[in-house]
Order: sequence, then structure tokens, then C-alpha cells
Amino acid sequence: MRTTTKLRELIAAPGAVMAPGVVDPLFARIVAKHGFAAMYMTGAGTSAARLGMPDVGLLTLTEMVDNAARIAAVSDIPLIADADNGYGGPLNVRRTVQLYERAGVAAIHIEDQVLPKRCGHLAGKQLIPAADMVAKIKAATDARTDPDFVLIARTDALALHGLDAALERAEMYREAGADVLFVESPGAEHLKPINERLRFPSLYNMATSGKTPFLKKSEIEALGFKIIIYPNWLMLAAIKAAEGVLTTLREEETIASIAPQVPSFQQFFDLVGMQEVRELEERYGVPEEARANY
Ligand SMILES: C[C@](O)(C(=O)O)[C@H](CC(=O)O)C(=O)O
Repeated sequence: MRTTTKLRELIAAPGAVMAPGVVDPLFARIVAKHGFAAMYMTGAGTSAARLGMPDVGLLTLTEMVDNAARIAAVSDIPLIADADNGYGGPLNVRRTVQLYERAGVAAIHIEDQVLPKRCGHLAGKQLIPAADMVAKIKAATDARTDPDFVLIARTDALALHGLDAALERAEMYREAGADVLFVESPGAEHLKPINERLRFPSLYNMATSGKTPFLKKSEIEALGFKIIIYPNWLMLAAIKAAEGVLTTLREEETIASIAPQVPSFQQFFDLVGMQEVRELEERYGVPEEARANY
């Protein structure tokens, strides 16, 4: 089954789907190994990993699609990808959808910020007129060739203009053909009204800013949300682990005490598909002594 169809089924089923955030195929392998039904390519994390820069709209469409294609290639779990503001006007959005769809992505979210955009939890955001965003959503829905490709419309209006303005925009985006709505950076007090008023599949962004509360999955689905993304948590955990290793290395001048605490050489190669490489080499007649081995 296509990942787009799988994601549609998950959205239609009772409950919410958890999508841990990844920035590259290695993290995608880890998420798949832990049995999650979906994953999320975070734009903020991709900007940090690929550019070492904050999420302020510096990555281009092709850089984002390239990253998404590599992630999608290593698992058959639906990948939901950040597509920022669609990288321009309606014609740019058309191309954005075409390229993400071809990259094997199951869903994208596009937002109503101007170019260059800001991380949704930062100050300094500015919006395009709602009518311009409606045009982009129409362009996006027209552009997909797979009818199951999921289009998530995000509004960044809440932080700037309050809940009513955000919900008005969300309703316009729903009428324009979005499949899922994403009201960015809500606080605890906004969560119930979002679902009661929209009555439509919506996305919960478990961002690290702490603005949106760190609820449990059961609490989030009871509120009515259908997709939960956890954008940067794996990357933050990896940063902390890397800092610990570097501190120890400086202090102890040896890797000896670290080695037993990290995945083994074999576990590392297994994670990145060593078994599959060995099977393929055997199938294509690579002699035993020349096959990759631990
Ligand atoms: C969802 C998001 O767009 C992302 O890039 O992952 C970010 C997440 C974050 O900064 O924690 C966002 O703008 O909310």
C-alpha cells in the first residue's frame, strides 16, 4: 500500500497518530525500528542539521525535497514533511507539491507566513493575506497526482492576531481543500476551542518551546487531534549525548568508558541495513569472501 493511503487510513481511524521528528535517514531508521506508524521531517531540525542555522527560511525547496527523498527511501512508514510557506506563490506551491510527491512523501504542511519565514514559535512572524493562502491551497490540491497525498494547511495567525483570527483562517483553508488543519503554537487554553470549532482533522505540534503543553497521546486524542508531531526531540537528545561524549573525551582522553554505553559496531551496521546489503550481495553473486561482513 502507498504511504499516502496508509496515512489517510490512520487519519480516518479512531485516535491520533504519533510522528516523531527526524532530520535524516539515520533517525528515520531509528523511528522505524521503534514501531511508530508515521514520522515527521522537521524544517527547524533540517535547517540545523544541513545548514547549522536556525529555522528562518534559508533552506530552498530542492534542499528540503532532497532531504525528504532520502528519509522516505529508507522506510515504508508515511512521512509527513515540513514544506514551510511552499517557497513562493501558487505556482511555486504547485511545484513544491509535485516534487514532494515524487520524493515519496505522504503529506506536507504549508503555512501562511511571508518569505522569509520564521520558526512558528519565534517572534518576528508576518502573514500573507488569507486570500493568497487560499490560492496556494487550491494550487496545491490541483497539483497532486496521487489523490491520497495529504495537504496540511498551517496558520501562524494565533500568535499575531489571536484565536478567532486563526480559526477564521483555518476555516478558509479547510474550504479551499486542505485535508488537515494546523493552528500553530496554541497554548493550553486554545486546544479545546480549536477542535470544537473546526470539527476537522487537526495537527498537534509538540514543539520544544513549551508553549503548547506536553500532554500525553491519550489526552491529545481526547481533545480531538489526529496527528501529533514531535519535531526536534530526537535531535536535542542526540546533541545532549554528543556533548556528554565530548566532555568525557576531554576529561579522560580516552573513549574507553564511553564504548560500553553506545551501540556496538554490529548494532550500528544492523541499524543502517547491513543485513539487506548482505542479502543483495549474495543475490547478485558477490563471492562470499568479498561480501560485507562484521
Ligand atoms: C514544526 C516546525 O515548523 C518544524 O520545523 O519542525 C517548528 C517546530 C519547532 O520549532 O519546534 C515550528 O515552527 O513549530
